[in-house]
Amino acid sequence: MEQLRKRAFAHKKWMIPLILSSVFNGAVLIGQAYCFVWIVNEIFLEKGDFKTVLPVFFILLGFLLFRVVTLFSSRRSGIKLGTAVKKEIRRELVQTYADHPLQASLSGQTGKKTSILLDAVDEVDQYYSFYIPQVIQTAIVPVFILAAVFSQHLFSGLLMMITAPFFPIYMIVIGLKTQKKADKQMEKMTAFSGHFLDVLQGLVTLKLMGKAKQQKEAIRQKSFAFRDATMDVLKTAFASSLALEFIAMLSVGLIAFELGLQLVVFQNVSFFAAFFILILAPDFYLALRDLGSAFHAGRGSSGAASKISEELNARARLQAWGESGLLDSSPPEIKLEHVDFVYESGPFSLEGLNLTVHPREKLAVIGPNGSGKTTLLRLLSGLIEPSSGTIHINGKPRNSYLEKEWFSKLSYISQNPYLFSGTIRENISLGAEHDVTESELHAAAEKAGLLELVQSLESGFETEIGEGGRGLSGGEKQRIALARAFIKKPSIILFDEPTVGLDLSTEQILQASIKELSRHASMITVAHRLYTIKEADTIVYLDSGKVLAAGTHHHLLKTVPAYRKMMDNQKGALVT
Ligand SMILES: Nc1ncnc2c1ncn2[C@@H]1O[C@H](COP(=O)(O)OP(=O)(O)OP(=O)(O)O)[C@@H](O)[C@H]1O
Repeated sequence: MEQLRKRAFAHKKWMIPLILSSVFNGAVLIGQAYCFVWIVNEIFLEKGDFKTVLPVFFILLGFLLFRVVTLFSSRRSGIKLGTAVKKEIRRELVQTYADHPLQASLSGQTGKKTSILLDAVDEVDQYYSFYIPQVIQTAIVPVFILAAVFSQHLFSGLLMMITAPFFPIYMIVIGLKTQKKADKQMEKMTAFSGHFLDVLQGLVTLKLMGKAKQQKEAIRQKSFAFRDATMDVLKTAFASSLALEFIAMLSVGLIAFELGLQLVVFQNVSFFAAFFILILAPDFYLALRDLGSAFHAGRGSSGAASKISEELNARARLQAWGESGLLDSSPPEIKLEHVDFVYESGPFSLEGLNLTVHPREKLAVIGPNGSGKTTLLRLLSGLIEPSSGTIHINGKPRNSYLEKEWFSKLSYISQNPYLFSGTIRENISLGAEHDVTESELHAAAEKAGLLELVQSLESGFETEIGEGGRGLSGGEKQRIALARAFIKKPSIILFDEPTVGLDLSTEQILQASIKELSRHASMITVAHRLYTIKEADTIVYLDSGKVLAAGTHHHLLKTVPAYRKMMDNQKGALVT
């Protein structure tokens, strides 16, 4: 709740109208009651004629109209406040995911993230559009009413002051009881959404494993758990609304009883004052009672808020970037000094990496499965930050450069490049800093060995691919990534070579493309092919996160028995 409140006060633009409209509402309420009582008193007790009450009647109408305006303004400011905060939270969440792209995509369920970004943020809306305006109303309007009542009759004012605390006390007790329930409801909702999307994405695998029915049942159970948690919260909300209604009714009854006694038995209050207080009393308790129902909405939001802050705080280790440009387009020198890296969620670590990639060097990274080759590529790319040690680019720490500058010099061709939902043209042009011309697009597709495929398609470059479009094979996806690199003309290429056997023509295209790209760039490859390994200027042999050896093919063959053994074992299986 504290965090939600802080965000509200940061938006003064909407908080000030909220406070002002509550102040006007309080004042108008008193004026409206006064006029109404005056008219009744004038007509029934003073036997005044229609003409005398007519001006006051118009003033009453004016007050009524003004009240509508203040209530509208309060509601509108609340909604605007909610919209502004939701926008701010969504921007922060998206920014956090963008600042930590790798951690965001590797940790946690995608469905859970989607649910937090959409549902949990929507849930927060209630706090701002409903709870905050009500808290302000309740803090201001009853004070006006109390002042008016005290001005007429001390005892009634005291009675109101004594009965008023029942409402907050009751709400605190209920609030403590419902906090856990609201958190549980949010927990169940994100679990349900996360599981649902997970199952949807893995439906084919589940079908092949014969587990589709079992998962259907799991989704059913999760949706029931969410339903039960929601019903639990609603049950408490309804029961406490009823109880608050009852307390309000009893309190108004008490005031009416007291006024009746004062008016008829003790005769120490005028009809005007008694009627005036009686008209104001329900509004006094209404403001307190409404806070009760708003309180439940606010409680629901606090569960959502803690989910959001968990997500925002989970990725606190931020890669910091500086202001320097990388000067020219020639490949820079990359130097790793005493670099260590540990995954937050796992025991694996890269340790004590000392490595220099010279401009235009061809570096091959090899090693057994799980030795950290991909992790090293991610470190070199700047997707993850070293836990300790430094990465220098042209003699300066990498994070002293502009983030945009660094990534504009780099292409990372992973084993399974991501295809965005869009046309082939859009997917290839991704990352280009200028409008890609038709001839550039053709040239890039040709060099990447894509042109034949594109020309065989009815819509050519305009064919929709990715989610919601045509699927592509693994080899074709890598060719899209290669075409992206031809357009981008990077000076550093990070390439995760495919492990699966490719057909001869794809293999040749890949080799030719990489050769062409590496003419103007430093090339760091997680290599599986003997050809790539032999061609490399330097081979880095990783084992269990440490550099076992580094050097040329011949040097390693002579000096590293493990390397020689690996070559002997793989010679038959790899393309030479
Ligand atoms: N996001 C992650 N969180 C925790 N541990 C991870 C994460 N990603 C990878 N790892 C672990 O880090 C280790 C190295 O993984 P990495 O992918 O770098 O190895 P690799 O040498 O590229 O393997 P392969 O040859 O099988 O592709 C593995 O033990 C893996 O389980």
